Amino acid sequence: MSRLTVITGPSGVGKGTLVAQLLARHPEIWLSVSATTREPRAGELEGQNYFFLSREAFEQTVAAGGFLEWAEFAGNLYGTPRQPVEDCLAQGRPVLLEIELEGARQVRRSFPAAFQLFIRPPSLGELERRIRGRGTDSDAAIQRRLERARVELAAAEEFDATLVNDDLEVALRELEACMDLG
Ligand SMILES: Nc1nc2c(ncn2[C@@H]2O[C@H](COP(=O)(O)OP(=O)(O)O)[C@@H](O)[C@H]2O)c(=O)[nH]1
Ligand SMILES: Nc1ncnc2c1ncn2[C@@H]1O[C@H](COP(=O)(O)OP(=O)(O)O)[C@@H](O)[C@H]1O
Repeated sequence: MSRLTVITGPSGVGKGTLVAQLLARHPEIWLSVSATTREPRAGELEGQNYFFLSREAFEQTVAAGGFLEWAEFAGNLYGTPRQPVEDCLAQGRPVLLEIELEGARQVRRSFPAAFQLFIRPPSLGELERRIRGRGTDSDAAIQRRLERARVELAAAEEFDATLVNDDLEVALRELEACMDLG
């Protein structure tokens, strides 16, 4: 696989679900843990799902050059801590970033050799059902994610490959094939 892989796709498409299964099957892959100013959801753990930062602490990290990329999404800031990614790449370990569109565009400029994959939902209706079904977001947050989903879907052609997450097992096999994993 390419040393650095970026996975992007609208909120609720199943990125987290797919990535968790991919990592279970391929423990050699290192998944970057992002920083965010969003509130933790029930069950989310500091340092595991995200590093949860105040806006002030996040902005200080931006000023110090501590993020490889960062972006605002649905009213919150998200960023990839630079050092651990650079360390893993230096060690030759495959690195995976699961980030939104603006961040993927930044990585495209700074790491042109990265492999960029876009995950599509079967339909917008199914995307909304998944976000609502997950039951983690307020109505306002769901609306912001659905608005953003239209923008992200319109940018899918910018990516090296796209796949549809309809049947999870099929999508997982396609993901492995895209990443040259056996
Ligand atoms: N640019 C960027 N986007 C991120 C980062 N971490 C997560 N995201 C994206 O931020 C968006 C919102 O993530 P989250 O609040 O966890 O919501 P969810 O995608 O609905 O589960 C998703 O598209 C994530 O891929 C990051 O470090 N940088
Ligand atoms: N292939 C699939 N078919 C049906 N539901 C799915 C599928 N993949 C994921 N889901 C469900 O959709 C919801 C959103 O998935 P999640 O992984 O949280 O998305 P994302 O990380 O892209 O925001 C979750 O409830 C998850 O169980």
